[in-house]
Amino acid sequence: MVRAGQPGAGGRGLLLRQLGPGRAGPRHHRARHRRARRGPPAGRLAAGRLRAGRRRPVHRGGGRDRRGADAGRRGRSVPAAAQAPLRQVILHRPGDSPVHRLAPQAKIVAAVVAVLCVVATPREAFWAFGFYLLALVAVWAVARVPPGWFAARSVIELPFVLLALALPFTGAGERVDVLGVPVSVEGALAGWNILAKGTLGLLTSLTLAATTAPHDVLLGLRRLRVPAVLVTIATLMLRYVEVIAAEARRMRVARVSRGDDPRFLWQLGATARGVGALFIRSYERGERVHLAMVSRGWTGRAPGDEVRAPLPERSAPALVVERLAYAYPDGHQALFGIDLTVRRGERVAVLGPNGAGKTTFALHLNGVLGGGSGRVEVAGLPVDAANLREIRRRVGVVFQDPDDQLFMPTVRQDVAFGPTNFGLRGAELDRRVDEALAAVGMTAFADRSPLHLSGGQRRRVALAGVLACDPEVLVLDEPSANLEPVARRELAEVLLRLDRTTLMVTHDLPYALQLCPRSVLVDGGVVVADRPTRELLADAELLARHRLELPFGFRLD
Ligand SMILES: Nc1ncnc2c1ncn2[C@@H]1O[C@H](COP(=O)(O)OP(=O)(O)OP(=O)(O)O)[C@@H](O)[C@H]1O
Repeated sequence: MVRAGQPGAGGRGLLLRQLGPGRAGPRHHRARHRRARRGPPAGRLAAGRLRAGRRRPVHRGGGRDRRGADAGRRGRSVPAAAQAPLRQVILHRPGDSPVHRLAPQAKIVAAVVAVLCVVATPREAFWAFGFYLLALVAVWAVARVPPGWFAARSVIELPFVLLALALPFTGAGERVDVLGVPVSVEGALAGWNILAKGTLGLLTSLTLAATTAPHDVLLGLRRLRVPAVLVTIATLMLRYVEVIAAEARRMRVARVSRGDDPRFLWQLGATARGVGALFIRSYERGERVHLAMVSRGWTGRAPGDEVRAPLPERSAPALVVERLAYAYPDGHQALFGIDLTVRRGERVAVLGPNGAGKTTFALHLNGVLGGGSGRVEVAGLPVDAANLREIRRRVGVVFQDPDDQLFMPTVRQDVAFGPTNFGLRGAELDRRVDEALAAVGMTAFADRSPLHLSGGQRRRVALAGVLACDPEVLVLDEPSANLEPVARRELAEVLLRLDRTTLMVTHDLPYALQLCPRSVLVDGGVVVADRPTRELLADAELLARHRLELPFGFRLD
């Protein structure tokens, strides 16, 4: 069912293959040797010596000295592009001016009114266009955004400028001589109309974008009561743009730190391959975001139009998995027959080496992956197409990377996403969201953008988004990954307070011991051991056979 979106190695391998050979071509090596023969520039040597002498490097010319210091350390040159600060956003220019502080809905209304005025102005009212431009320049001055910033971004208008410049010569009607060239009066006016109105419209939009963060624009639209479906579409588009921009930034860093410099013509091939890889990666990330949405009940249809699932027997175990086997669409078989029964209220750790099939298994528990063989039942209810909505309400999956899960403009809206899909509205929805945020200690962040939170806070919000669906079974994929020790401990406290059946996929063996009395060891797509966690972790031979090991200095008492 799902191909590239799976958090697997397929896409990553492809990316490495695509980037690898391109940047290490013979011409690239020749250029490097030429540079090596010439010797490093003075700035580089100076910085290298200063570093060796343990003195602060003197910054002559910004990035050059830093670049030299790095080159000295690694023994090869790094292009300046690697050192350039990475711009977080292309259109937004954060600031604290009165314009930035204005309510986003007020700015949206002002921008729309301004554009309408520009469009409605007769083309011969030259003074009016001059007035609009002066007004915009005044706003830029108050917002402290230099006109050059807008000029640089106005290049997208180039095709329209060319059209406007061509019209006086191609237009029909009366012609007048200008420096001996016959010019159409109607064409010149039409060109002016396009140029003046297009430029002012673009500058107005850029002014809004420059002074309003993208998520505030969405917030403004909601406050203006723009239909929810339009805001949702805008939100998804924004999320996708962010996905592409973030992937582009990561890939740029990865490329330039390995010697690529997009300014040089001979790197064009590598850059082009990078753009291709960028789209593949963005597609994969976009699909993971989609999987995370699906696992929180998103179907694209209004809730409540499905047949309700039959209530299961209360005595049925929380999870029954029998002979579960699964091959990805590219033919790679990840699961070869998983058997597992989990009782209600149990906390079970799923351990195993990289590529063992843990995530693939976890994604079967609420039907995000399916179509293989075997049986999965949740509280007596088979995981199949007829029960999917109910299964997803009962089994909440917290994804390995919180960025796959968080995409709404505010924390509160993101946490409300799942329960809304399951049909909750009004006071009941608010109560669920408040309780979930309180459970993970994120109440104070409810109105913040999830994208402005730290990694640990995002992980908590991702957990809250699943808790708000009130699932009976919680599936956590690597909950402690990338968490600092305190955040890791705090998350453990949150999880221990939750009274739910929990399956925790993890490489963090001490965390498994702390949180889960029982552990299953998965390798090669099957369960190879199922024991009390302490007993399993004490079996050093078993752990070694399956590439697991306790952290240095950790002892089981
Ligand atoms: N989308 C995909 N397409 C093809 N194969 C995939 C895909 N996703 C994962 N795989 C492969 O399936 C196998 C199991 O992957 P899975 O992500 O389930 O392992 P894991 O135990 O969770 O690994 P890790 O501990 O590294 O996260 C791996 O060999 C992986 O390369």
